[in-house]
Amino acid sequence: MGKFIVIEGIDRSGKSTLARNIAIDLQNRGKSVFLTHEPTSYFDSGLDILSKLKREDYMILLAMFIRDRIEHNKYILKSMTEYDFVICDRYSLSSLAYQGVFLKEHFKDQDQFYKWIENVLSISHIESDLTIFIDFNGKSFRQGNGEKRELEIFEENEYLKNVYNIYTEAIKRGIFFNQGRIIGGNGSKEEMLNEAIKEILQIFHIQ
Ligand SMILES: Nc1ncnc2c1ncn2[C@@H]1O[C@H](COP(=O)(O)OP(=O)(O)OP(=O)(O)O)[C@@H](O)[C@H]1O
Ligand SMILES: Cc1cn([C@H]2C[C@H](O)[C@@H](COP(=O)(O)O)O2)c(=O)[nH]c1=O
Repeated sequence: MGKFIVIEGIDRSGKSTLARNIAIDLQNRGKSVFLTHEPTSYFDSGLDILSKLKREDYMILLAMFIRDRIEHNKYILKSMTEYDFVICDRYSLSSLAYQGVFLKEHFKDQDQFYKWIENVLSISHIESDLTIFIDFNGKSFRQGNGEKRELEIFEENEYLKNVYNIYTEAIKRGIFFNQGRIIGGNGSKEEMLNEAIKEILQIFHIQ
């Protein structure tokens, strides 16, 4: 059975770049890799409603992301029988962090919130063999061309700041992160790849 690796982090933290680079590196070592992403294209194309939704429609979004994940899981499980590695760019922790920003407000007790959301998301969760969290807090925001623009994105974008805080709190609590590693998010693409690959080689006993 192939190994399931999840890459998580806030918007533009470098997830897709890292996922692609890990896939190339593993392929160069003779491993077969299936690269996938959430939300899936099924999520985008099947639901016109999406364009009308705002982040504040968190309950509808949560249900939609869970539904998308349940469909996606079929492909993930099948791919795990066909490939050495399945690498998924975003998974359950994304729903926890992004939809959690608004959901959390409804709980007086934070412990209750984390227990509740973990239970809800467990419905659609496959335990990963490794989850990599890119610890990129948005302080130097990456532009489309990959250059870093010195700008406090958190001053501009309170939402992403909250997303980051929920990610780190969930990780501290070990939610969907029992097999987890944190990778520094401010290094170059090569540095991030080297850090991730070092962990992967060690965890999966690859020479
Ligand atoms: N370590 C890095 N240093 C500098 N630029 C980077 C680094 N990693 C990625 N980038 C660049 O930052 C931009 C965002 O990267 P990428 O698309 O991989 O992030 P992402 O987390 O997948 O984004 P999103 O969540 O918005 O889809 C891209 O232009 C990419 O080339
Ligand atoms: C899986 C998932 C995603 N989101 C959000 C996070 C991003 O802002 C967008 C699209 O993701 P991309 O990596 O930038 O393509 O969707 C979310 O809110 N909840 C989720 O479960």
